[in-house]
Amino acid sequence: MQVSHLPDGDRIIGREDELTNLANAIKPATRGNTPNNVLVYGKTGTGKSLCSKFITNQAVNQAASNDISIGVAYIDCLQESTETQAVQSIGYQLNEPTKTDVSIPHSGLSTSEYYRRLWRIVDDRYDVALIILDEVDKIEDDDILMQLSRAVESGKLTESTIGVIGISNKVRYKESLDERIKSSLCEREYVFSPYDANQIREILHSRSDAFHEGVLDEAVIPRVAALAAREHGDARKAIDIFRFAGEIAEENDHDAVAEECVEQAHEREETSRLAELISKSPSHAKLVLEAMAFLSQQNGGNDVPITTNEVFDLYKTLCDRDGSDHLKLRRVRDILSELEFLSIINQERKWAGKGKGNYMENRLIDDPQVIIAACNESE
Ligand SMILES: Nc1ncnc2c1ncn2[C@@H]1O[C@H](COP(=O)(O)OP(=O)(O)OP(=O)(O)O)[C@@H](O)[C@H]1O
Repeated sequence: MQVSHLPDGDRIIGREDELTNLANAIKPATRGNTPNNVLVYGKTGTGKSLCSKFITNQAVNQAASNDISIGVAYIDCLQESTETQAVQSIGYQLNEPTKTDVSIPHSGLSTSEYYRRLWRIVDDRYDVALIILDEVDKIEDDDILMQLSRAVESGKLTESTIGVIGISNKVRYKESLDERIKSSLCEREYVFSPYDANQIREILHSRSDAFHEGVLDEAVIPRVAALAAREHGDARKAIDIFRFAGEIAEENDHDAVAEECVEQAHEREETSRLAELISKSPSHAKLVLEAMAFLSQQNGGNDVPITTNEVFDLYKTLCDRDGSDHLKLRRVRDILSELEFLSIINQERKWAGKGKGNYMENRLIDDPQVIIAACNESE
């Protein structure tokens, strides 16, 4: 039931074409040849990471039967967003110091030295290295994409070869890339579409053996699937709600997981998703958000718009409460537009009338109580 669990191929639902395409793109690697570099797009929870990890694992096994050695490194570019962190992590994952006699310290080397060691490790240990760069749009410096996708061409690797699978939620990511990187990184591109409610239902059914037999009310899976498919077909969201429903039933000593548990589970999933998003936000962003949530509550709901000045006033009070200096209004405006970017609030620019200019109306998207809980949970 954990989102990080990698199911077997026969438990990957509704992604037959995507799996075939990915397998074909990296097939040359299983014979020791250079695979195609691939860019995979799609909304969150559509199975991009799952399929990429599954196919690379499969390639490792197929290659082994051809006496070809493939090494796989998986980088979450949200966590390892600088070029140095990413190269260090790739080198670390592919290395086996007793065999290569190369060490990859956590820090302390220049980026170029990390690269030098990485090339040595790949040349020494593997015929092919496959690098998965998840959330590739979060990488701060595109240079790594150039280095990896042209390692053979530029003579950095002499014995081995390399393939890159870039994964992104941003459909327009490619447009932001330098032409040269674009042409080497995007040899193949695949778009993963959202799941429909039936596919989500199947995904949940295939994991229902995590529950004891007979404890799941038959309305549970359809209800979870409907909730997850409502925004967009996000399997991660569905699996989380499903797991939380089980946890809630257990916490309340229920013998079975009933449909009511799903509603609570949905709320818990939203809180945990927001908590994760909010926990990654700087402390002043949390205070701005908390101010928005209090004001929404005061107004009796999210429908009543909140002006930036109202947010700013309450934000300053919350800063006093926490004994911290407040930021200037300009920064609070920036924070509000970042929160809009993260789909936590909506913003609408309004015309105040002649001589008064524009002002911004802000509205919270999620339940204010959920936001306040998330802000407090992540403190
Ligand atoms: N077709 C599927 N069959 C079974 N489980 C799936 C399927 N697609 C996704 N899942 C499960 O849903 C969760 C999210 O999938 P995954 O991480 O691959 O999504 P993603 O598209 O990479 O999302 P993100 O962009 O947010 O990382 C994982 O637990 C994964 O195992």
